[in-house]
Amino acid sequence: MKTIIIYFSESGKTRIVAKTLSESLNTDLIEIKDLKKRSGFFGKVFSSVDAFRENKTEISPSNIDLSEYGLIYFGTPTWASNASPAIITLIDKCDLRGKDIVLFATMNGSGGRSAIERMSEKVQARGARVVESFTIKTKNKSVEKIEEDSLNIAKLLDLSLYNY
Ligand SMILES: Cc1cc2nc3c(=O)[nH]c(=O)nc-3n(C[C@H](O)[C@H](O)[C@H](O)COP(=O)(O)O)c2cc1C
Repeated sequence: MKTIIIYFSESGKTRIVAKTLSESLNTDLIEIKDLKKRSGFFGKVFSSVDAFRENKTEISPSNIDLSEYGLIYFGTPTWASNASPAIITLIDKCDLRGKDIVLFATMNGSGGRSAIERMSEKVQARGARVVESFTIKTKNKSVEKIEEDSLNIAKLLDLSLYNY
């Protein structure tokens, strides 16, 4: 069995966290793309509405075969104190029976914990066990600072312990 980090990132911050963790923990890595147009002011407003209401979206890849993985990370930006529609859409398609899960959310300042709680409910309902979770604040932080924070969290939580 192997470990994989699956993430969505609209503006690149969650990607930095996911890549840093993947390199440091030696895991597979997959980025989920949201095919809905979300640019501009109204794009942001509708994205928040979609996240709040848990509206589904079109994603690529549309499904992932997780049969060879024992530990799965799901990473998302916080949108309207929830997980992004892309990650919620994916989780709701996955067979997670017997899987260990690590959840993480990046955010400006708050709401990441409730995003994690919602993802946690969803993965548990699909038969998985959440072994660890964390939030990372990204506002006004450089790439280097986000990388440093990610490595510090991996060390603090001893994330390598859970690796398959
Ligand atoms: C539509 C939208 C809604 C957001 N809602 C929140 C929020 O509720 N709380 C928060 O702290 N940050 C919020 N943010 C900021 C992002 O969570 C934060 O910048 C995140 O690190 C961006 O990750 P990304 O670069 O991977 O997309 C929001 C951003 C967007 C675009």
